[in-house]
Amino acid sequence: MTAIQITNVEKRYKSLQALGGVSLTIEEGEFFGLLGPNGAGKTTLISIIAGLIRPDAGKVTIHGHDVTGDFRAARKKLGVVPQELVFDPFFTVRETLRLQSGYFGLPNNDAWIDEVMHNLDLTNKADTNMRALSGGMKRRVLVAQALVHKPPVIVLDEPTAGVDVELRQTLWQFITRLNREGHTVVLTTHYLEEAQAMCKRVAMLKLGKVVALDSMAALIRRISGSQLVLNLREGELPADLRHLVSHPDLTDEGRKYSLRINDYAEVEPILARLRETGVHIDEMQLQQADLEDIFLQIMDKGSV
Ligand SMILES: Nc1ncnc2c1ncn2[C@@H]1O[C@H](COP(=O)(O)OP(=O)(O)OP(=O)(O)O)[C@@H](O)[C@H]1O
Repeated sequence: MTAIQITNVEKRYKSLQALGGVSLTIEEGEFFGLLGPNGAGKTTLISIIAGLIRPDAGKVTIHGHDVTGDFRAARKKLGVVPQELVFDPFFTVRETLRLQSGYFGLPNNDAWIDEVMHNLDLTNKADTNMRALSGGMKRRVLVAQALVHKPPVIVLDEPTAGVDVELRQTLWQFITRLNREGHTVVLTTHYLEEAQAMCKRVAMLKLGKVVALDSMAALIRRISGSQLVLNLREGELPADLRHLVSHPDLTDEGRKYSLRINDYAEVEPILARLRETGVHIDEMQLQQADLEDIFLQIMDKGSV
């Protein structure tokens, strides 16, 4: 079954086109990554999926329910962890979660609330007032809130922005378990390592358009080569090697260069050329291509 169907969605804020015709199909049980630089339109798309803002054109359904025409049914299928910390300061953690359960018509939800709190390491904060929690703890409550009604589709908008390693691990363990049990997960994050570790399929957005859509494995394969990262002590990279530089913007004042190579055999001639021109190397590393390389290339050029 299709979990989320997004068809030709458009959204404008006055003269700014935030989404310019986005179409995506996310199947039930997927762990899907929605990536893109600041302002690409990820939060706008998530807000449309959550029924918080209306698209100017196009359609979104969740498990077949239209998010505008059939809002209540669509919303029941969906748990959203928003990017911003929004909460009511007058309630305790448990009260907040009970209240949220009430919105979904679940008055006797304590067993699941206890399990969610346990899995997010919130149990010893259950009776603490929301305003007394640290930022990281509040974020845990936001995650718990999104899960109180056991939604089959979970959307997380930057859930690990500014949170500590411990919460990341707790969160990913729990989300991975829910995904294994059949929940669909959609994640936006600026931590590409995290996306690479978690997501099986990825869409990259740029200026409101999908510029890449593929499985993680296929995206990584698109860049078959590795990077030879050189830190030069003296001299500059010879002009005839410059076409190999993969991220000119990361070049550090003529000292640090990332060269794209397809085969380890290409390393030796590069080193020989540097020796010939009297360039000394301070440090050298060989790095496998990762999602960050692909992301930078797609965002630079629009394709790999
Ligand atoms: N309420 C609004 N009014 C006007 N412009 C808006 C509004 N919300 C978003 N925008 C603009 O729409 C574009 C897309 O924003 P959006 O927040 O969806 O991007 P994003 O990909 O989530 O970015 P980030 O990674 O920074 O969270 C941006 O240029 C943003 O400035």
